[in-house]
Amino acid sequence: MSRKFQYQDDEVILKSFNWASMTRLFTYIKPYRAAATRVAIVMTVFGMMTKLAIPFLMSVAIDRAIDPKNGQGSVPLLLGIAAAMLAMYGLRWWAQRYTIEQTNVIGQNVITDLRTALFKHIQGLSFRFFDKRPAGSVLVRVTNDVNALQDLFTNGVINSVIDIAQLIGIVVILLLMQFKLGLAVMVTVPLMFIVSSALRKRIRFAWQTVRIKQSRINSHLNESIQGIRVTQAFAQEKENIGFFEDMNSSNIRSWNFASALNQVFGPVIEVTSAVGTLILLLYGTHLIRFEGMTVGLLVAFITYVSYFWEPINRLGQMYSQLLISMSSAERIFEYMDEKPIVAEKPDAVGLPNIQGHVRFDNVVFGYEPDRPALKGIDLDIKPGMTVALVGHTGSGKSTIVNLLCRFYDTVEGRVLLDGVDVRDVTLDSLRSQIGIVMQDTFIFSGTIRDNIRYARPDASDAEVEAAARAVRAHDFISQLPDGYDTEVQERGSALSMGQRQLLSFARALLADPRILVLDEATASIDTETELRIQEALGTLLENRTSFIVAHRLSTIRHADLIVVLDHGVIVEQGNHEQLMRLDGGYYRGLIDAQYRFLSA
Ligand SMILES: Nc1ncnc2c1ncn2[C@@H]1O[C@H](COP(=O)(O)OP(=O)(O)OP(=O)(O)O)[C@@H](O)[C@H]1O
Repeated sequence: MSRKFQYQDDEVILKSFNWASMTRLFTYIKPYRAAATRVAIVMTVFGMMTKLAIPFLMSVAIDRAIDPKNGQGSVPLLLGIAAAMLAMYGLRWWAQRYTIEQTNVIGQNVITDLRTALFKHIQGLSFRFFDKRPAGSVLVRVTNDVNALQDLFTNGVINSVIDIAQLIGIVVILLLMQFKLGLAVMVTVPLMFIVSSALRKRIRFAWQTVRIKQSRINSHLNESIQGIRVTQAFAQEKENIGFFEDMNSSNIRSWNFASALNQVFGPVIEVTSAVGTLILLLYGTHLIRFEGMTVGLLVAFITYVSYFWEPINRLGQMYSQLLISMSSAERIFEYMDEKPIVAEKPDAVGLPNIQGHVRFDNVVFGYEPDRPALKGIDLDIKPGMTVALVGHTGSGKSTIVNLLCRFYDTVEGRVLLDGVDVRDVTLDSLRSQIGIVMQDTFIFSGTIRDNIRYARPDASDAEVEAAARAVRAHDFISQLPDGYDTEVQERGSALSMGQRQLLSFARALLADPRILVLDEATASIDTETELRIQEALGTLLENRTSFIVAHRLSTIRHADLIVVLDHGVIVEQGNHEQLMRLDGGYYRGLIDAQYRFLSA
């Protein structure tokens, strides 16, 4: 069976409702506690009190002004009560407007804080984290999962506090007005809780499944867009679209299922409230006929009871909303709890300005536990040396660079810069002294100037231009429509590979690192440009320790040291002449093979 389009799914989190996650989520409201308390007070005092006063005024109007026991109705009293009711409605309108405005502001702030915290955390995670996850699935957590919490924070939390206050207020009023009738209405509440708790687990898992499916769609989308050139070149669009449609329908099916489960909550509350109203009418009529309760009181009671179900209904919806949100919150916290595998020690110090002495001391490393990529590497590179790493594909060249920059940690042995273990220093101070030019140069959106300035944002325009001139990038940049101010489209798709590489040379030169790494950096440059860049490389490599990972062996002929790797082991080292003298040597074999290829 084809393993195409198989994405590593996020795990379904099977723990039961996680109160710790909820408390943790709510800590994000803390900075806005004062504003949230103000809203709750305004809504409770002006919103709730006015609402609760209205049925009371209505009962007074019926029993004293419209149909009093003595038969003497009073129009002025009725008008007075009407005016009071109008004032209550006015106050309530104002309180509601204030609440909506404020809850929106608080909610947006909380969501922004959460998204920023998550983004910051992800920025600090190690390569290994990204090795294991498709970019699309990381995107879903920062976008969809955080968005899923929006409703909770804009409407949910504060409204629930208000609803709970309203519920308590009404229960007290109902019991005070007519204790027996109040109790009779409330017998239906436990029924609702039993049904809702049975539903809650299923709802939570259903929404997690939806998120997993969305995550798959995003992974596929991400891969499809990034790989669109290959897809079109191999005419695979139809298959791609077909797969996307299948994923979409599967997503809709699980969404419909989760949403249907959610919808069950509303009817449960409605049926329960209908039973409550039936009890109220039957028992209320009985009380009027046999125990002297007034009609006004029953009318007020009916209104209060409808107010009693309102917050319960909303709290029920809020509860299902909370379940949806919790599955997102758990997925967000799962990332937040992910520790960078390459972490700074608590007592890490800044690496002082180095000379560029690099030592690999019996370094063993594997990306996977049982597949070693480096098996005991010893290297001693003096400051200013140019070292070339050569060897067959997969022999471990880039891995040496990855360990030097501490993108991964060694399993055994040490990497030392000027005698200091890279694990003892802060990552910033380490990486800012190493410049890397990779084969797949990443160009960010912005201008050409911004891209060159990436590693040293404070560099002046003159410095940017000088760096570009030194690596022979100035000529092509000045021919662009806006020169250095030309906006590059995302990932520099309008630039050729060679031009992108020249830009990254300029970027590295401007950053002026003590150690420079060129990882297959000249592979995409044509021979003519390469000849020009050979001189530029002279400038770039001057006074720096440099590592050149190269397949094109012509580029490394002048290296001070050539390290030949095979299956994670150094099999030869020396300069070009020394290695060429080794009869049957590995390096000589590589050179001969390359010449045979070129002359074939
Ligand atoms: N992120 C990764 N996760 C798992 N294994 C990896 C990862 N990167 C590299 N490897 C494995 O580690 C070994 C060494 O890879 P490395 O990239 O260092 O080789 P290389 O010599 O630079 O190859 P090339 O010349 O093709 O770039 C290979 O077997 C490769 O499959």
